[in-house]
Amino acid sequence: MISTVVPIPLLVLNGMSQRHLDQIGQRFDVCHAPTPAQRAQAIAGQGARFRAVLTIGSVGLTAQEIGAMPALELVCVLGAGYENLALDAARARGIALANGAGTNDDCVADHAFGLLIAIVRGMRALDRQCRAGVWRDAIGLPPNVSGKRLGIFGLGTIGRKIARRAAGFDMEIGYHNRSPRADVPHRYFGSLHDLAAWCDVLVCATPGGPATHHRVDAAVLQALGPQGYLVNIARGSVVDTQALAAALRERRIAGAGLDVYESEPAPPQELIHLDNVLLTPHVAGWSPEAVQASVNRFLANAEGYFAGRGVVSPI
Ligand SMILES: NC(=O)C1=CN([C@@H]2O[C@H](COP(=O)(O)OP(=O)(O)OC[C@H]3O[C@@H](n4cnc5c(N)ncnc54)[C@H](O)[C@@H]3O)[C@@H](O)[C@H]2O)C=CC1
Ligand SMILES: O=CC(=O)O
Repeated sequence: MISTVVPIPLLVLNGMSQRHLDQIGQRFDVCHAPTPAQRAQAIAGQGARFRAVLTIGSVGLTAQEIGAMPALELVCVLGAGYENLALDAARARGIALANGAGTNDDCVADHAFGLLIAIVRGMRALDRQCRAGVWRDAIGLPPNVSGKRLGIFGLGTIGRKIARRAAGFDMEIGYHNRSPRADVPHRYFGSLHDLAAWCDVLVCATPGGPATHHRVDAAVLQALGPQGYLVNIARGSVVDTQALAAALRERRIAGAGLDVYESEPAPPQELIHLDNVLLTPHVAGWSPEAVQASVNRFLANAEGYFAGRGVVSPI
Protein backbone atom coordinates (compact mmCIF):
# COMPACT_ATOMS: atom_id res chain seq x y z
CA MET A 1 0.00 0.00 0.00
CA ILE A 2 1.37 3.45 -0.87
CA SER A 3 1.44 5.82 2.12
CA THR A 4 -0.21 9.19 1.56
CA VAL A 5 1.29 10.76 4.72
CA VAL A 6 3.56 13.68 3.77
CA PRO A 7 6.81 13.57 5.81
CA ILE A 8 7.33 16.55 8.11
CA PRO A 9 10.10 18.94 7.00
CA LEU A 10 13.02 18.82 9.46
CA LEU A 11 16.14 20.97 9.42
CA VAL A 12 19.18 19.18 10.92
CA LEU A 13 21.97 21.60 11.93
CA ASN A 14 24.44 19.24 13.57
CA GLY A 15 26.91 16.93 11.85
CA MET A 16 25.48 13.44 11.55
CA SER A 17 26.38 10.11 9.95
CA GLN A 18 24.58 9.01 6.80
CA ARG A 19 23.24 6.00 8.70
CA HIS A 20 21.51 8.22 11.25
CA LEU A 21 20.31 10.65 8.59
CA ASP A 22 18.78 7.65 6.81
CA GLN A 23 17.14 6.45 10.04
CA ILE A 24 15.59 9.89 10.62
CA GLY A 25 14.83 10.24 6.91
CA GLN A 26 12.46 7.24 7.06
CA ARG A 27 10.08 9.39 9.08
CA PHE A 28 10.99 13.01 8.28
CA ASP A 29 11.80 15.08 5.21
CA VAL A 30 15.38 15.91 6.22
CA CYS A 31 17.38 18.95 5.11
CA HIS A 32 20.91 18.50 6.48
CA ALA A 33 22.78 21.81 6.86
CA PRO A 34 25.78 21.29 9.17
CA THR A 35 28.04 24.12 7.90
CA PRO A 36 27.36 27.82 8.54
CA ALA A 37 26.92 28.43 4.80
CA GLN A 38 24.51 25.51 4.35
CA ARG A 39 22.58 26.61 7.41
CA ALA A 40 22.20 30.19 6.21
CA GLN A 41 21.20 29.02 2.74
CA ALA A 42 18.66 26.46 4.05
CA ILE A 43 16.98 28.97 6.35
CA ALA A 44 16.97 31.78 3.76
CA GLY A 45 15.71 29.52 0.97
CA GLN A 46 13.40 27.08 2.74
CA GLY A 47 12.83 28.58 6.21
CA ALA A 48 9.08 28.86 5.67
CA ARG A 49 8.59 25.11 5.34
CA PHE A 50 10.49 23.69 8.36
CA ARG A 51 8.26 22.46 11.18
CA ALA A 52 11.08 20.98 13.26
CA VAL A 53 14.79 21.63 13.89
CA LEU A 54 17.38 19.22 15.28
CA THR A 55 20.58 20.73 16.69
CA ILE A 56 23.16 20.29 19.48
CA GLY A 57 24.10 22.54 22.39
CA SER A 58 27.20 24.07 20.81
CA VAL A 59 25.52 24.62 17.42
CA GLY A 60 22.29 25.97 18.91
CA LEU A 61 19.60 27.99 17.14
CA THR A 62 19.32 31.79 17.28
CA ALA A 63 16.28 34.01 17.86
CA GLN A 64 16.75 35.45 14.38
CA GLU A 65 16.70 31.96 12.84
CA ILE A 66 13.58 31.06 14.79
CA GLY A 67 11.99 34.25 13.45
CA ALA A 68 12.80 33.15 9.90
CA MET A 69 10.91 29.85 10.33
CA PRO A 70 7.22 30.76 10.78
CA ALA A 71 6.00 27.13 10.69
CA LEU A 72 8.48 25.96 13.35
CA GLU A 73 6.77 23.96 16.13
CA LEU A 74 9.51 21.81 17.64
CA VAL A 75 13.23 22.21 18.40
CA CYS A 76 15.19 19.22 19.68
CA VAL A 77 18.81 18.95 20.74
CA LEU A 78 20.80 15.74 20.61
CA GLY A 79 22.57 15.17 23.92
CA ALA A 80 22.09 17.09 27.15
CA GLY A 81 23.31 20.70 26.78
CA TYR A 82 21.36 23.48 25.04
CA GLU A 83 23.37 26.58 25.95
CA ASN A 84 23.18 28.18 22.48
CA LEU A 85 19.48 27.61 21.93
CA ALA A 86 17.44 30.84 22.10
CA LEU A 87 15.01 29.51 24.72
CA ASP A 88 13.16 32.78 25.33
CA ALA A 89 12.46 33.35 21.64
CA ALA A 90 11.28 29.76 21.20
CA ARG A 91 9.06 29.88 24.28
CA ALA A 92 7.58 33.21 23.24
CA ARG A 93 6.42 31.49 20.05
CA GLY A 94 5.08 28.44 21.93
CA ILE A 95 7.62 26.17 20.24
CA ALA A 96 8.04 22.79 21.95
CA LEU A 97 11.59 22.10 23.18
CA ALA A 98 13.27 18.78 23.97
CA ASN A 99 16.74 17.43 24.66
CA GLY A 100 18.35 14.02 25.02
CA ALA A 101 18.73 14.09 28.81
CA GLY A 102 20.19 10.85 30.09
CA THR A 103 21.11 9.45 26.67
CA ASN A 104 24.85 10.07 27.10
CA ASP A 105 25.23 10.32 30.88
CA ASP A 106 27.08 7.00 31.29
CA CYS A 107 29.47 7.90 28.50
CA VAL A 108 30.23 11.34 30.03
CA ALA A 109 30.65 9.89 33.51
CA ASP A 110 33.02 7.21 32.19
CA HIS A 111 35.03 9.86 30.38
CA ALA A 112 35.13 12.18 33.39
CA PHE A 113 36.38 9.35 35.54
CA GLY A 114 38.96 8.41 32.91
CA LEU A 115 40.27 11.99 32.95
CA LEU A 116 40.24 11.98 36.75
CA ILE A 117 42.28 8.79 37.10
CA ALA A 118 44.64 9.79 34.30
CA ILE A 119 45.50 13.18 35.80
CA VAL A 120 45.78 12.06 39.43
CA ARG A 121 47.93 9.07 38.46
CA GLY A 122 49.97 11.21 36.07
CA MET A 123 49.38 8.88 33.10
CA ARG A 124 50.44 11.39 30.47
CA ALA A 125 53.92 11.96 31.93
CA LEU A 126 54.31 8.28 32.90
CA ASP A 127 53.61 7.18 29.33
CA ARG A 128 56.16 9.62 27.95
CA GLN A 129 58.80 8.70 30.53
CA CYS A 130 58.24 4.97 30.08
CA ARG A 131 58.71 5.26 26.32
CA ALA A 132 61.93 7.23 26.97
CA GLY A 133 63.31 4.47 29.21
CA VAL A 134 62.80 6.32 32.51
CA TRP A 135 61.89 3.69 35.14
CA ARG A 136 59.97 3.94 38.40
CA ASP A 137 62.72 4.89 40.84
CA ALA A 138 63.57 8.02 38.82
CA ILE A 139 60.14 9.62 39.09
CA GLY A 140 57.88 11.05 41.78
CA LEU A 141 55.14 8.54 42.64
CA PRO A 142 51.60 9.69 41.77
CA PRO A 143 48.99 9.59 44.56
CA ASN A 144 46.05 7.22 45.06
CA VAL A 145 42.65 8.01 43.60
CA SER A 146 40.91 5.77 46.13
CA GLY A 147 39.96 7.54 49.32
CA LYS A 148 40.36 11.05 47.91
CA ARG A 149 37.69 13.75 48.21
CA LEU A 150 35.66 14.42 45.09
CA GLY A 151 33.84 17.74 44.71
CA ILE A 152 31.08 17.77 42.08
CA PHE A 153 29.94 21.15 40.77
CA GLY A 154 26.48 20.33 39.37
CA LEU A 155 25.04 17.16 40.87
CA GLY A 156 22.45 16.44 38.17
CA THR A 157 22.02 13.42 35.90
CA ILE A 158 25.70 13.27 34.94
CA GLY A 159 27.05 14.45 38.30
CA ARG A 160 25.24 11.61 40.04
CA LYS A 161 26.63 9.06 37.57
CA ILE A 162 30.12 10.40 38.35
CA ALA A 163 29.36 10.10 42.08
CA ARG A 164 28.35 6.45 41.61
CA ARG A 165 31.68 5.70 39.98
CA ALA A 166 33.53 7.59 42.72
CA ALA A 167 31.74 5.54 45.40
CA GLY A 168 33.36 2.46 43.87
CA PHE A 169 36.73 4.08 44.59
CA ASP A 170 35.77 4.80 48.22
CA MET A 171 35.96 8.52 47.50
CA GLU A 172 34.31 10.97 49.86
CA ILE A 173 31.81 13.01 47.84
CA GLY A 174 30.75 16.63 48.24
CA TYR A 175 28.80 18.80 45.82
CA HIS A 176 27.63 22.30 45.04
CA ASN A 177 24.28 22.99 43.37
CA ARG A 178 22.06 26.05 43.64
CA SER A 179 20.30 24.17 46.46
CA PRO A 180 20.83 20.85 48.28
CA ARG A 181 19.25 17.66 46.94
CA ALA A 182 17.07 15.64 49.28
CA ASP A 183 17.77 12.38 47.42
CA VAL A 184 21.55 12.01 47.94
CA PRO A 185 23.67 11.30 51.03
CA HIS A 186 26.58 13.47 49.88
CA ARG A 187 27.82 16.54 51.71
CA TYR A 188 26.39 19.81 50.34
CA PHE A 189 28.44 22.98 50.07
CA GLY A 190 26.55 26.25 49.66
CA SER A 191 29.56 27.84 47.98
CA LEU A 192 31.71 26.54 45.14
CA HIS A 193 34.75 28.13 46.78
CA ASP A 194 34.19 26.10 49.97
CA LEU A 195 33.73 22.91 47.94
CA ALA A 196 37.02 23.58 46.12
CA ALA A 197 38.83 24.20 49.41
CA TRP A 198 37.50 20.87 50.79
CA CYS A 199 38.06 18.53 47.83
CA ASP A 200 41.09 16.95 46.15
CA VAL A 201 39.44 16.76 42.73
CA LEU A 202 36.81 19.22 41.50
CA VAL A 203 34.62 18.01 38.62
CA CYS A 204 32.41 20.44 36.69
CA ALA A 205 29.13 18.90 35.50
CA THR A 206 26.81 21.91 35.24
CA PRO A 207 25.16 23.36 32.15
CA GLY A 208 26.93 26.22 30.35
CA GLY A 209 25.36 29.66 29.83
CA PRO A 210 25.42 32.92 31.79
CA ALA A 211 24.56 31.44 35.23
CA THR A 212 27.72 29.31 35.30
CA HIS A 213 30.03 31.55 33.23
CA HIS A 214 33.58 31.56 34.74
CA ARG A 215 32.30 30.18 38.05
CA VAL A 216 35.62 28.35 38.29
CA ASP A 217 37.79 31.47 38.54
CA ALA A 218 41.16 32.36 40.05
CA ALA A 219 39.77 32.31 43.59
CA VAL A 220 38.19 28.85 43.20
CA LEU A 221 41.43 27.49 41.70
CA GLN A 222 43.40 29.05 44.55
CA ALA A 223 41.08 27.28 46.99
CA LEU A 224 41.60 23.96 45.16
CA GLY A 225 45.29 24.41 45.85
CA PRO A 226 48.62 22.90 44.74
CA GLN A 227 47.55 19.30 45.53
CA GLY A 228 44.17 19.75 43.81
CA TYR A 229 42.95 18.67 40.35
CA LEU A 230 40.22 20.02 38.07
CA VAL A 231 38.13 17.99 35.61
CA ASN A 232 35.78 19.82 33.22
CA ILE A 233 33.30 17.86 31.12
CA ALA A 234 30.59 20.54 31.41
CA ARG A 235 31.21 23.49 29.10
CA GLY A 236 34.35 25.54 28.47
CA SER A 237 32.56 28.69 29.61
CA VAL A 238 32.30 27.35 33.18
CA VAL A 239 36.08 27.78 33.69
CA ASP A 240 38.07 31.00 33.28
CA THR A 241 40.70 29.76 30.81
CA GLN A 242 43.26 32.46 31.58
CA ALA A 243 43.02 31.82 35.31
CA LEU A 244 43.31 28.07 34.75
CA ALA A 245 46.33 28.39 32.45
CA ALA A 246 48.09 30.59 35.02
CA ALA A 247 47.27 28.22 37.88
CA LEU A 248 48.58 25.22 35.91
CA ARG A 249 51.70 27.04 34.70
CA GLU A 250 52.59 28.25 38.18
CA ARG A 251 51.68 24.85 39.72
CA ARG A 252 49.07 26.52 41.94
CA ILE A 253 46.92 23.49 41.12
CA ALA A 254 48.37 20.03 40.45
CA GLY A 255 46.66 19.28 37.16
CA ALA A 256 43.54 19.35 35.00
CA GLY A 257 41.64 17.05 32.66
CA LEU A 258 39.53 18.94 30.15
CA ASP A 259 37.04 17.88 27.49
CA VAL A 260 35.47 21.28 26.79
CA TYR A 261 36.91 24.71 26.00
CA GLU A 262 35.96 28.33 25.57
CA SER A 263 37.79 28.22 22.23
CA GLU A 264 36.02 25.21 20.61
CA PRO A 265 36.58 23.61 18.17
CA ALA A 266 40.19 23.75 19.37
CA PRO A 267 41.80 23.80 22.80
CA PRO A 268 43.30 27.15 23.89
CA GLN A 269 46.90 27.81 22.88
CA GLU A 270 47.72 28.65 26.51
CA LEU A 271 47.09 25.03 27.52
CA ILE A 272 48.47 22.86 24.77
CA HIS A 273 52.13 23.08 25.81
CA LEU A 274 51.50 22.43 29.50
CA ASP A 275 52.46 19.02 30.83
CA ASN A 276 50.01 18.92 33.74
CA VAL A 277 46.84 19.06 31.66
CA LEU A 278 45.13 16.31 29.67
CA LEU A 279 42.97 17.45 26.75
CA THR A 280 40.21 15.63 24.85
CA PRO A 281 38.17 17.11 21.95
CA HIS A 282 34.66 17.48 23.46
CA VAL A 283 34.04 13.80 23.04
CA ALA A 284 32.92 12.85 26.57
CA GLY A 285 29.28 12.45 25.57
CA TRP A 286 29.90 10.88 22.20
CA SER A 287 30.18 7.13 21.72
CA PRO A 288 28.37 4.94 19.17
CA GLU A 289 26.01 3.83 21.93
CA ALA A 290 25.33 7.36 23.17
CA VAL A 291 24.80 8.79 19.68
CA GLN A 292 22.36 6.00 18.81
CA ALA A 293 20.48 6.57 22.07
CA SER A 294 20.32 10.33 21.32
CA VAL A 295 18.99 9.71 17.81
CA ASN A 296 16.39 7.29 19.19
CA ARG A 297 15.42 9.87 21.80
CA PHE A 298 15.05 12.53 19.12
CA LEU A 299 12.70 10.24 17.20
CA ALA A 300 10.71 9.49 20.37
CA ASN A 301 10.47 13.23 21.11
CA ALA A 302 9.54 14.24 17.57
CA GLU A 303 7.11 11.40 16.95
CA GLY A 304 5.52 11.96 20.36
CA TYR A 305 5.10 15.64 19.61
CA PHE A 306 3.67 15.24 16.11
CA ALA A 307 1.36 12.43 17.25
CA GLY A 308 -0.09 14.81 19.86
CA ARG A 309 1.38 12.96 22.86
CA GLY A 310 4.02 15.60 23.63
CA VAL A 311 7.79 15.23 23.87
CA VAL A 312 9.45 12.63 26.08
CA SER A 313 12.23 14.82 27.53
CA PRO A 314 11.11 18.45 27.55
CA ILE A 315 13.49 21.34 28.22
N1 LIG B 1 31.42 17.00 27.43
C1 LIG B 1 30.34 16.44 26.90
O1 LIG B 1 30.41 15.77 25.86
C2 LIG B 1 29.02 16.61 27.57
C3 LIG B 1 28.77 17.68 28.39
N2 LIG B 1 27.55 17.80 29.01
C4 LIG B 1 27.31 18.96 29.86
O2 LIG B 1 26.87 18.51 31.13
C5 LIG B 1 25.80 19.33 31.53
C6 LIG B 1 24.99 18.67 32.61
O3 LIG B 1 24.20 17.65 32.05
P1 LIG B 1 23.11 16.88 32.94
O4 LIG B 1 23.75 16.30 34.14
O5 LIG B 1 22.37 15.98 32.03
O6 LIG B 1 22.18 18.09 33.37
P2 LIG B 1 21.26 18.21 34.64
O7 LIG B 1 20.35 19.35 34.37
O8 LIG B 1 20.67 16.90 34.99
O9 LIG B 1 22.27 18.61 35.82
C7 LIG B 1 22.87 19.87 35.93
C8 LIG B 1 23.12 20.15 37.41
O10 LIG B 1 23.78 21.42 37.51
C9 LIG B 1 23.13 22.17 38.52
N3 LIG B 1 23.23 23.59 38.19
C10 LIG B 1 22.69 24.22 37.12
N4 LIG B 1 22.98 25.53 37.15
C11 LIG B 1 23.71 25.73 38.27
C12 LIG B 1 24.29 26.87 38.86
N5 LIG B 1 24.17 28.08 38.30
N6 LIG B 1 24.97 26.73 40.02
C13 LIG B 1 25.08 25.51 40.61
N7 LIG B 1 24.56 24.38 40.08
C14 LIG B 1 23.87 24.50 38.94
C15 LIG B 1 21.68 21.71 38.50
O11 LIG B 1 21.05 21.95 39.74
C16 LIG B 1 21.84 20.24 38.22
O12 LIG B 1 21.99 19.52 39.42
C17 LIG B 1 25.07 19.65 30.23
O13 LIG B 1 24.25 20.79 30.33
C18 LIG B 1 26.21 19.85 29.28
O14 LIG B 1 26.62 21.20 29.31
C19 LIG B 1 26.55 16.89 28.82
C20 LIG B 1 26.74 15.81 28.01
C21 LIG B 1 27.99 15.60 27.29
O1 LIG C 1 28.11 18.08 24.86
C1 LIG C 1 27.29 17.23 24.70
C2 LIG C 1 25.99 17.26 25.29
O2 LIG C 1 25.31 16.21 25.28
O3 LIG C 1 25.58 18.31 25.79
